[in-house]
Amino acid sequence: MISAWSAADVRAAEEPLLVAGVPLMERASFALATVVAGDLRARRRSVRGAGVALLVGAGNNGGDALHAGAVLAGRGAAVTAVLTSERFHAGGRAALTRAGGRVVELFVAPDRLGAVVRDVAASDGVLDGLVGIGARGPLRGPAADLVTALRRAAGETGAAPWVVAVDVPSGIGVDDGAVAGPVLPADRTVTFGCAKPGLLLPPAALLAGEVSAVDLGLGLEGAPAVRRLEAADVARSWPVPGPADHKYTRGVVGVVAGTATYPGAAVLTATAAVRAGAGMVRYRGSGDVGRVVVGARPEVVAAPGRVQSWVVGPGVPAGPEAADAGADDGQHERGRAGLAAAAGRLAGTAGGPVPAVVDAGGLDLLDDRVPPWFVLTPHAGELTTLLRSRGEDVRREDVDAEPLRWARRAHELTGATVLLKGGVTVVVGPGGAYAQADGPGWLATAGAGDVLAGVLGAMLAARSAEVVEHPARAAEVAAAAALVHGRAAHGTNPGGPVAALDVADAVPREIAGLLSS
Ligand SMILES: NC(=O)C1=CN([C@@H]2O[C@H](COP(=O)(O)OP(=O)(O)OC[C@H]3O[C@@H](n4cnc5c(N)ncnc54)[C@H](OP(=O)(O)O)[C@@H]3O)[C@@H](O)[C@H]2O)[C@H](O)CC1
Ligand SMILES: [K+]
Repeated sequence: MISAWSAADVRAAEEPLLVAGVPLMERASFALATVVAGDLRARRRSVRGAGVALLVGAGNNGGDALHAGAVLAGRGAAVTAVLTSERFHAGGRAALTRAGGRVVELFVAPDRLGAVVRDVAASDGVLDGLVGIGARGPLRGPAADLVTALRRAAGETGAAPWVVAVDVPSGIGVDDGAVAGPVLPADRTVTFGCAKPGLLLPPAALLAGEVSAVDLGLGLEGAPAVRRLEAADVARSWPVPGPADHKYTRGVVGVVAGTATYPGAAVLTATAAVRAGAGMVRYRGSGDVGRVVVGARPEVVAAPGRVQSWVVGPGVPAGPEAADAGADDGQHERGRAGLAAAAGRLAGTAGGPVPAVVDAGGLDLLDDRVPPWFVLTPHAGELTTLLRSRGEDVRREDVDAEPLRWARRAHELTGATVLLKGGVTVVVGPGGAYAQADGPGWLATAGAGDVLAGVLGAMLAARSAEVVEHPARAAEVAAAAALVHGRAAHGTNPGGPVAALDVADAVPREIAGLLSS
């Protein structure tokens, strides 16, 4: 698991070590230099003779870059530091010049910007040390001008130098992943002490490249701001059945999905639930659709009975007008019954409340407040509609710009655990937030959300009592489902297009792979 702490938490953890005289900057910059040297050797066979450009800001982030540059200069690299502020880390500058590095004071010679950009663009490696966790707002001043010019040059030439972000790509929202101004996209980020939320959260996470953390021995306490599950975490907690298990201990999933006009979503959701290891899948939608589902998946039972999770909404049209026009095929009413059972409000429901996955048209069926073991799975457009229906003045582009903020707002407003689908899937529940980036861009295809809903329904059914008793687990299970779903998509056709049903079919192999690794 990758855990990310806020800038304030990192500073608090650094403080006692700094007071005790622990050389954090030396540790950080040496580790940074080691990573950059490895990249240079991989890309041009040696450090000696490599052209390295340091983009240096006013604070200790620039100090890290300068000290790392001094180490690289000591190994024969031709290092040039571009200072963007009259304030800079004097010790780092002195170390660099002692090691033979050059310094360009851009802040006193803005007319040299064009020449500086050409030199930086032609370098073998660029260290972005403009600003780190001390950033306030988007990049400004000469630092912003330099990044804007470098991005423009890369756009014009179609070529960009290898960029290593120091601690974070300069100018991202360190704690929320916002990108409110110019940011130099990094091929790699070397972050110090621990990951920061902005390295895991979109849109900033999409600019960080490969993230590696340098252990500085920080004593980070309290819950991380954002977590990212990795394959080993999901494998470790997978409920592998034993000889005493039966379908009800494995988890039975109740599905209300699709309509007579759009039965495909029901097939995708039911198939995914079956393939993700459900003990059984009960299709509880309309009869016509049930026949199509059972025809596609003979394991599915289209009959009432006890379930350990519900999946309501995939392929069901949203909006009251759908029900009024009869276009919902009666699914709204069936979906409400399923959600009432999941909430434990349906008299005579065997076994009490169970987790629920609420997707697409199911989002219209929610009460004002729902239990935290309800996992909503909107995409940004559906989340915007949900938030606006509850009085928030928000547009789709606001949700895209700050997914964590708006997923958290939906959690606060509804009480549900919220999984916001996207290039990076953000999950917010009572126990915190997750950001998963497991799937390829090819997963943005029709039916992928129906498959995720089925995988999640099966995983919740297998952990039903535990999730109801400890609702914070719902977010972790949802993040795990996103990991399985994304990795199954990669496994379907590495590097190429994927079809939703093929992703569902790849789930068993992906789960087996997780458990055997
Ligand atoms: N604590 C330690 O010893 C260690 C820190 N590490 C590294 O240090 C940075 C944090 O360093 P800090 O000096 O606190 O802050 P930064 O270098 O990140 O930036 C602050 C300076 O940057 C200017 N600034 C702030 N926001 C912007 C912006 N949007 N655009 C341009 N410039 C900005 C700010 O100027 P002001 O006028 O606002 O004062 C500051 O001068 C951390 O990220 C690590 O890289 C070590 O790694 C570990 C030890
Ligand atoms: K930086």
